[in-house]
Amino acid sequence: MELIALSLGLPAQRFSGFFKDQTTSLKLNHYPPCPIPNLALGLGRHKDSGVLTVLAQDDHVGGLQVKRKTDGEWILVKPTPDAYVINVGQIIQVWSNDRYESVEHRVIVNSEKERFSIPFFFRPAYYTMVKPLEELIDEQNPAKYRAYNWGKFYTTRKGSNFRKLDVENIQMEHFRVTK
Ligand SMILES: O=C(O)CCC(=O)C(=O)O
Ligand SMILES: [Fe+2]
Repeated sequence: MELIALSLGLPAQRFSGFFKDQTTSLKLNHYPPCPIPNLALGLGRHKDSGVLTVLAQDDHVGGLQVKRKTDGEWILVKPTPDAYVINVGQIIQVWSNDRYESVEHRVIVNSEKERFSIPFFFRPAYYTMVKPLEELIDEQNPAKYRAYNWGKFYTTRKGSNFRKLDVENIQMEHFRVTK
């Protein structure tokens, strides 16, 4: 988080105040083998809604895919042994007023092998009002998002996240300021 703050021209400790009563959690994912993998998904398309995700992928069985922005193709994130995948969450996108972008991802299943993954979701306190940082907005760069309450967003989002939906579930895009 300190490096992200510095990369935005902010003091290294700029984000620390948001994590006093953090709602951070660790999840253990298990994807059993699926006989007809092209008819199922392990995890539906989504963006991580928190601040930062540190993901330990299964070293042997791939499955995580990210959506490439240029053509919408789903690209496999090949497992690198002993390495973590760091995922920018939607809150960083809002704080940075879109200088950082959160990537859409999903997990496909394997017909023979089970797969495990362990994501660590770094998240702020429930009462945090998420909005673009004041230092990053001015007349030339107006705020692209309205403020939203993290706790309320998170509980609403939990009800729709990870379903195999054809339409987008609730996203912070719904708080985007439209001209
Ligand atoms: O299993 C994976 O590799 C990714 C899991 C994931 O995206 C999530 O739990 O939010
Ligand atoms: Fe995710």
